[in-house]
Amino acid sequence: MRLALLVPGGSGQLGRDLAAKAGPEVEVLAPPSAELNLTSVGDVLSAVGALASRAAASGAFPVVLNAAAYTAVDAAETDEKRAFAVNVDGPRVLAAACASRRVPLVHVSTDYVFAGDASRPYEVTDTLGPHTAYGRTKAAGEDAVLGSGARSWVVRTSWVYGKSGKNFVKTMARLEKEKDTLSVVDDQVGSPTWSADLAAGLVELAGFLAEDGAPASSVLHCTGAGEVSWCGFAKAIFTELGADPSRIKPCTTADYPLPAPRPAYSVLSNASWREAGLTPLRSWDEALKAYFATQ
Ligand SMILES: NC(=O)C1=CN([C@@H]2O[C@H](COP(=O)(O)OP(=O)(O)OC[C@H]3O[C@@H](n4cnc5c(N)ncnc54)[C@H](O)[C@@H]3O)[C@@H](O)[C@H]2O)C=CC1
Repeated sequence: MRLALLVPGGSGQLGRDLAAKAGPEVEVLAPPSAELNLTSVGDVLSAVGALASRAAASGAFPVVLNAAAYTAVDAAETDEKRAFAVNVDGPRVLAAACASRRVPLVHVSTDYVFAGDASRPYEVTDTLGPHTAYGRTKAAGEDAVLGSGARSWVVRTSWVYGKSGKNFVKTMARLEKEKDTLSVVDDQVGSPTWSADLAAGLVELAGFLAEDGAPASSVLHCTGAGEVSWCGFAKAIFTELGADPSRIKPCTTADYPLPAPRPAYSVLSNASWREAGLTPLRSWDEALKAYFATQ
């Protein structure tokens, strides 16, 4: 069945890669925040209403994929009110609009909802325990969506990088040109996720919903497979750039203090994704190679 997708946050990393999935079977409306501001009730009601009408007219199956968020992890520590408005109030209004128009909602969330001190990958059933303002707002946003009465799913991901926006891969590529050696933390482990792979996964999920499939769990994890430290990831990026990875030196979190504490271990188990019958994302290192191959 043809899909009609509304993607709030259309100019973000993930939003742009979702927009790029448009094709004969997938219609994508991916407005930037200037056109669809989640903190404007009017914007949200008219965008979801327009999606529902458009889908009804064309016979496409409508789904909202929410890629909008306040993602500035450190700034959120001193700006939690604004982060809350975008990450909690906005999704709540979006979910209410989806409920009233009977449009399914897929809301993207983060590994930061967990405490980040696990010794094995987090399952969707594990207890939340965010240690940052950003994480608290994203956890409350999940509750707002799942408690809204809309047909809704939360998809948590981690360590997202894409061709647009600011991200670790781009920062490493810039620093490779600027510095001889670099210190990168080696005691924080996670799963890098290319936004294009995540976008493909979310579109697959939307298609699954259109075919009347419903994952058993309303919370899913979807990340690149495997795990690595930031230092290991930086070395892999240097290798892809044709630079000597020994220019990257391991350091510890204590050497590099930041306003928001970073999780030491925030790998998400993708078992829920697999069990739903959805295609697991490729390994983080294969994805990184593909990212550079498509530069
Ligand atoms: N970047 C990362 O490493 C990770 C991101 N995530 C989640 O993935 C999702 C997508 O993140 P990215 O694309 O990486 O972030 P991004 O920061 O590149 O994009 C977020 C987009 O939301 C938009 N936005 C901000 N306030 C808005 C508002 N009031 N109304 C509408 N749009 C607004 C921004 O303009 C931006 O285009 C978010 O839910 C984020 O929390 C989860 C884990 C890791």
